[in-house]
Amino acid sequence: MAAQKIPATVITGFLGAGKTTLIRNLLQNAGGRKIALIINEFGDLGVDGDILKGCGIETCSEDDVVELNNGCICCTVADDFIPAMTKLLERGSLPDHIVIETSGLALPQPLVAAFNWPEVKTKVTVDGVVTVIDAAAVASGRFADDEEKVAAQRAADDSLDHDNPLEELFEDQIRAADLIVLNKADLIDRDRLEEVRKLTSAATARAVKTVAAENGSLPAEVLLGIAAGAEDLIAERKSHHEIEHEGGEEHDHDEFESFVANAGPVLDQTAFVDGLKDLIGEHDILRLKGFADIPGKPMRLVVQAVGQRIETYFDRPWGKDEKRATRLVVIGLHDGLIDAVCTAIDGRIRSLAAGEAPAVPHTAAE
Ligand SMILES: Nc1nc2c(ncn2[C@@H]2O[C@H](COP(=O)(O)OP(=O)(O)OP(=O)(O)O)[C@@H](O)[C@H]2O)c(=O)[nH]1
Repeated sequence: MAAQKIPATVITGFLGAGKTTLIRNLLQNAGGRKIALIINEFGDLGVDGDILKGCGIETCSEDDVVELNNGCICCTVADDFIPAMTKLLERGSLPDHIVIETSGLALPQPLVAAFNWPEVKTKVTVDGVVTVIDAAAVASGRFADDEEKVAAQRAADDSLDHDNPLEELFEDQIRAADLIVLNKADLIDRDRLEEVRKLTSAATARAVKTVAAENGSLPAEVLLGIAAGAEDLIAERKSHHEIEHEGGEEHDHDEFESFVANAGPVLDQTAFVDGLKDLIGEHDILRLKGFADIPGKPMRLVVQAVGQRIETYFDRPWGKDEKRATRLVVIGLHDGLIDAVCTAIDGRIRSLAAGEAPAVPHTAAE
């Protein structure tokens, strides 16, 4: 009798939608399942893997978490994902389930297709693709075209390419889904949540189960055991890119940019966070995350920003041999994060940490 394949769940969704939070919840409620994690991030700092390793859950030991940080997993399938998966499958004790977190900018389609590679196909199957949506961001129009702006661009130059990269990614990640999680339901009311539900359903031609969640808190039975066998169904889940470039032109992430800002100790935590909020608004930074060194505190401070919503918390003590430092990944649209802007943002973050850059005063209209 053929050995049963190990089920793998792909967790996808845009930057900051709540993928890591959902996985953390899943691990806490895994019901005895041995789960191996493959975590992929955009940006040179492995924040997600580090947060999961630092979360104190027994199943998040160094051995159970594989980090792939050489670019988005959809473009590094052959060089990164297949070798990582092969290594995982050669281990003495096999996991009951594999969970893969894609970067927020990844197209899930090439990753799902990789499960048809011979090295993997006989041993693992895609149990399901779970697409996590930031319902509040969708409700605020984050992924929709700004009609006025597009009209103005068209008036200025008819030949311009008006594809909105955020909108395309949003649709591609939904098209790949076996389950859609409308996360951050705590931030919007029922009516708006219903609007988001309609919007997401309209993005896929298939009938896909949709559930609302707060902090990705869903029973393991909802997330796991979908038994979709998604690798056999990729033909009906094509991305915009696959449809436009039938024949396989390389896909890239040119529309997005990221860099790591390094700063010294943060002298005034509140002023620092306020200053970051202003900075994010000024430059339309999509995502900012990392760790800060707060003098006098034995723990490191996690800094998480999605748009202008910032969360901070102390997650674990700095290690004995670990250098205390403030390091933040900054991610934005390529057109917004040109080199000069990155340099300016980097400088501002250093100044904010040193208490030298006063926060821009808020106007009465805000
Ligand atoms: N209010 C609210 N915040 C949430 C919810 N889920 C996640 N967050 C917060 O959103 C931020 C981003 O969450 P993550 O889980 O890191 O998101 P992610 O999708 O893994 O982010 P990337 O890997 O950078 O794409 C964190 O500050 C979370 O605490 C939710 O349901 N409600």
